[in-house]
Amino acid sequence: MSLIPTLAETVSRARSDLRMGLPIVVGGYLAAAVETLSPERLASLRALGPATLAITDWRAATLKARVYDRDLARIRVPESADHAWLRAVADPAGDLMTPMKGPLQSERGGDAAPHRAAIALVKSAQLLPAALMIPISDPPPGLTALAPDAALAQLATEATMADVAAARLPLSRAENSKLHIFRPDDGAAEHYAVEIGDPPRDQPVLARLHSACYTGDVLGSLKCDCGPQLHAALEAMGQNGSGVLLYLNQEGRGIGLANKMRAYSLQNQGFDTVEANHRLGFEDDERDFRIGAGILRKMGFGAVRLMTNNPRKVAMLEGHGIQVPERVPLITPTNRFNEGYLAVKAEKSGHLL
Ligand SMILES: Nc1nc2c(ncn2[C@@H]2O[C@H](COP(=O)(O)OP(=O)(O)OP(=O)(O)O)[C@@H](O)[C@H]2O)c(=O)[nH]1
Ligand SMILES: [Zn+2]
Repeated sequence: MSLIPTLAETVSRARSDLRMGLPIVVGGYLAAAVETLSPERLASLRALGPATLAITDWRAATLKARVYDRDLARIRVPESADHAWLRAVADPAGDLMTPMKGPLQSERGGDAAPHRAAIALVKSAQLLPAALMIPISDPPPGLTALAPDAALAQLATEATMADVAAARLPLSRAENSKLHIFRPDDGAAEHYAVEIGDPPRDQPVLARLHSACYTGDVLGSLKCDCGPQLHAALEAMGQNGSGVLLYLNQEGRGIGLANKMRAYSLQNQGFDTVEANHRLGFEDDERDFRIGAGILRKMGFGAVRLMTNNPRKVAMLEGHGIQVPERVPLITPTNRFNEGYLAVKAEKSGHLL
């Protein structure tokens, strides 16, 4: 096997570089995540030429910037703009206190593929979706370099999951349980599967695809229904004598815990859960539901009785080779802090109550 990094390995490196505040090379550009860029690195980058800022169509809509590239806008960075200006375009935290900053000028024409790839990479690093772009003909050595279309294709590729470790783990709600750790081959986050009892592979298994929610699952936050849903699902599987609960590390519907806290902070300003994601520049749901299907297939399951209120989960599983002969509702009691959140999920995201 060659010692040269593969495309998947290079994308994984790019993700780490961006998280560290290091620029990468995409197409004919240097690209850096605004969130992690230090003022010193910014100065070094700006000395190389005129900069643009790639933001998503959602963030552009909030900032009233024109979108000429479908899903993104390329904002001209004025000569006078400093680190704080870039940060203010990228981060909605101050939108209400210090209304923007504009009018912002969007670039038009030319190729936006490098900008699109940069945004996709920054998102996959779970940073604010904004990338500073500087055209460069002769990039300095040592930086991770990617072709835009190859990077986008790699990010869209379904990862293969390997069951790297498993052991018995008696749970209070299901004593006969086993925890499996699944590692993807693309360097992204590991995911877990709790296998309860010894579910036969030739029958539909009682299953839950649970997305990580540190605040709800671990801290018992009252803002969402995740903790009670997690425990109710394990309880039902224990009672049933068999089941499988996938614990998918897609915190905050895939935007990561730091961005989820930014979304919560916007919710404290009066935006709902969907609007908050959009103001940050994300889709309302950034999860890749193929991961769950891949793990179920790897475990030998072809059909599930799925515990969910989210019809998208059913559709996505069925679209990726897992039959869902039955949806089992998972309704937990509401409280005064999560009523609004659950109502918005029903209204805007199609959740069934
Ligand atoms: N971005 C964002 N994520 C949130 C918010 N509240 C909860 N979450 C995340 O939403 C996800 C909820 O996941 P699930 O309960 O598996 O999924 P679901 O789509 O609600 O569907 P169900 O199967 O019916 O529960 C978790 O990743 C939480 O961290 C929020 O206000 N903003
Ligand atoms: Zn939650």
